[in-house]
Amino acid sequence: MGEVVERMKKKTIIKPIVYGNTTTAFGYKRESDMHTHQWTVFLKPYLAEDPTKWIRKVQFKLHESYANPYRVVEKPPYEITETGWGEFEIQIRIYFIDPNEKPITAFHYLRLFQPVFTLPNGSQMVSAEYYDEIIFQEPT
Ligand SMILES: O=C(Nc1ccc(C(=O)N2CC(c3nccs3)C2)s1)[C@@H]1CCCN1
Repeated sequence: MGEVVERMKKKTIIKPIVYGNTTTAFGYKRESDMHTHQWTVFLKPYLAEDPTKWIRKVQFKLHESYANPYRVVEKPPYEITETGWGEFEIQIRIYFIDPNEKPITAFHYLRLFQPVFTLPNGSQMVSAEYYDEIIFQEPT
């Protein structure tokens, strides 16, 4: 008698996310450390939902020249604000509440100089953000 294979039905759950950075230039080179910008790198759900229901923590890996380059954020907003002078790749690692779901990593190249947006009050800012979707296959 051939074995009966119990095929698990799967439900697909899609979680839209946005990640990227905003930045503002000091307008001068800081004497103490030559930094020229303040920037914030972030990860957020695209939809208005409570991310703590499925995100356990988010780790941002900065360039090795930063103190404690591995920055962990346990509660929203999942963001890190720092200062610097240049652009480099930041790894954004998302850890899930579900212990069966392995963490995933998004890569974001910090943008300080482009694209420039002029706000209604005339001030300018640079913002670079990307939309993505995390797909979960949940057994029903
Ligand atoms: O810029 C770039 N790499 C960068 C790595 C780190 C940067 C930075 O901004 N900072 C280090 C941090 C510190 N200052 C003092 C102590 S740690 C402020 S920039 C590359 C080079 C060509 C194109 N992009």
